[in-house]
Amino acid sequence: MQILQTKIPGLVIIEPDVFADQRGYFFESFNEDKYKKQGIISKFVQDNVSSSVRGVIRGLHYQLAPFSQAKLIQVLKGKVLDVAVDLRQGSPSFGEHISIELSDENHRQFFVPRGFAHGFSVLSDEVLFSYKCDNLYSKEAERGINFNDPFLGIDWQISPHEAIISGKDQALPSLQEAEHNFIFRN
Ligand SMILES: Cc1cn([C@H]2C[C@H](O)[C@@H](COP(=O)(O)OP(=O)(O)O[C@H]3O[C@H](C)C(=O)[C@H](O)[C@H]3O)O2)c(=O)[nH]c1=O
Repeated sequence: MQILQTKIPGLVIIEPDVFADQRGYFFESFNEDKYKKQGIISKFVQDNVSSSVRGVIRGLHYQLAPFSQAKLIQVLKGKVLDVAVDLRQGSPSFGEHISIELSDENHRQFFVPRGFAHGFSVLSDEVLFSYKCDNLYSKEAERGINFNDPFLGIDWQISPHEAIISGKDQALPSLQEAEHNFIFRN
């Protein structure tokens, strides 16, 4: 497996070893020992799966500390633009984001540590999206930032007017208005 660093420390791209043959392909989508050796030290406690159609944008979501979640993200079918925004107080890259294409062709995974808002846009007819979390869902601690916040300047590769967004996400505040309390630790 290959680990690719991004310009935001902690946000890493994982390229698993894919074994292809005439039947199709196989790869380990998680291996605690190998991921720990690469510095991905999270005790995942919840797996999530969502299915979305082309044009959907889900996010930007996060949970307030101490319920914040690190996520190991992958696409089982289809293609997304996956986005993580740094909300860690004191982080030199606070408010900055990384966007990455995840698909069932590149098999890439995205590790997003605690303290980031997360979302994705769907760039294929449909997508099967799967991710591991290292903290359980907490509805009370759930928060979000508006995907279209001009301060963030995210290009979702989908026109905001054509995007398919939940009513909840459409009503999310801007980064400036949002509540977040992530303590940044080196
Ligand atoms: C996240 C979550 C949701 N739910 C329930 C709550 C709602 O009744 C229903 C749909 O939830 P929501 O519309 O928030 O689903 P997404 O828009 O896919 O939310 C996710 O979107 C972005 C991409 C994320 O990174 C988060 O993990 C997560 O917030 O599932 C649960 O029961 N457990 C959960 O862990």
